[in-house]
Amino acid sequence: MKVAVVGATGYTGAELVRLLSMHPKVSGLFLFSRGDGEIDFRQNFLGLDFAGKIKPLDELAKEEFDFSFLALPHGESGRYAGELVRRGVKVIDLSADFRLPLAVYEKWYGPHPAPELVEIAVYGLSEYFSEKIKTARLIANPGCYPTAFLLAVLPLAEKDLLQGVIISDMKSGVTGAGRSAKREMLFGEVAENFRPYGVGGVHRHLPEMENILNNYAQGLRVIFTPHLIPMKRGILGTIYLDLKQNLSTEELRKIYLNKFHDNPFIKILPEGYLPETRAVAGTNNVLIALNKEPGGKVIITVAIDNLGKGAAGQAVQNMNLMAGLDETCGLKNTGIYF
Ligand SMILES: NC(=O)C1=CN([C@@H]2O[C@H](COP(=O)(O)OP(=O)(O)OC[C@H]3O[C@@H](n4cnc5c(N)ncnc54)[C@H](OP(=O)(O)O)[C@@H]3O)[C@@H](O)[C@H]2O)C=CC1
Ligand SMILES: CC(=O)N[C@@H](CCC(=O)OP(=O)(O)O)C(=O)O
Repeated sequence: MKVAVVGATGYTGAELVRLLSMHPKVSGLFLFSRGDGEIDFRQNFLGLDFAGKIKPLDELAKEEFDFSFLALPHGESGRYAGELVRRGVKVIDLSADFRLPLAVYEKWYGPHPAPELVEIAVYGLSEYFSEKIKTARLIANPGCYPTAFLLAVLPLAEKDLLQGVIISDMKSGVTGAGRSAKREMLFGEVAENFRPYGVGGVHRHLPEMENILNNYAQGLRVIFTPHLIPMKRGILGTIYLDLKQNLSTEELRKIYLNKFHDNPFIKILPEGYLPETRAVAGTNNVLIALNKEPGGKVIITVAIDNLGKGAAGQAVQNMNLMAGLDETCGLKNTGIYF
């Protein structure tokens, strides 16, 4: 397969290049970005065919490829998706441009760059929408926080076991904020510091979580509080929720094991184990643990790599599904422990 990465100089773009350069079915890799130079992580790719060569965005139309990943800011992806889809290229967009119904998108993000494409996009939460993903022309790859949240709570939502308020407390490493320069992301602001942000229902991932959750269960309220933690990769979520029935942790774990037994990236941890971000760094894996506190609340802890299952890893998993490959193709990886 011939594959393009648009926005290859960014964090998710670079992670896509890393994964695709190891993918056994990818025979051609075309990299595009605003700049016209070479990527500054080209030392990683010395000796590989493409060797980190970046083409300008206006050359997108000149090359032939089967798949294109758009790793651009929201608002920009939509500007390129239409032409690619019309050419018959299968598009996997990592931005938020096609994740929400049009009216919800415009409320949170402003005017949509390609409203005519919203209806054809398939939400790329691989474990839940694999059948639609297989035949899609345009994938809206989920946000990093929604990926962690939805995989952690949907198994209970679809069994109508949830009630009341779901509290989702999540921490992300700094690559989640992208690579462009921002004062609040300087080393001096982030190192040895830990801070919440987007508090009080204002983070744009809240409508994304609610939009999918509402397909499975209504009347639930989500309180989502993200935090920035001084590490490069990883999301650790702690989710508190109330059940309609009194189920033991063993019964809860069985629900998840049954749900995900055909999903190789989802690991339901045995009793006594709790997720850690270092165990998923560099992988497409999702670690989930289920616990209860004495008052009966369920506490779900979940870890993903924001650049892995939260972005580039899930995007490659979706490409595999669209290409009729095993979804793990090129993605089997235990991560780096130390
Ligand atoms: N980081 C993460 O963990 C996750 C990110 N996402 C989403 O993926 C997308 C990419 O994120 P990320 O890689 O972190 O972002 P980065 O800021 O690291 O990279 C953005 C890329 O887009 C290019 N770019 C920036 N502005 C423009 C523009 N106006 N026109 C064309 N190209 C532009 C940049 O090029 P240049 O080098 O020229 O600046 C760069 O290649 C975003 O939509 C983000 O929300 C989704 C899930 C997780
Ligand atoms: C740590 C950090 O800043 N994370 C980003 C979310 C990651 C992301 O890029 O998500 P979208 O694709 O939905 O924009 C944030 O909170 O905005």
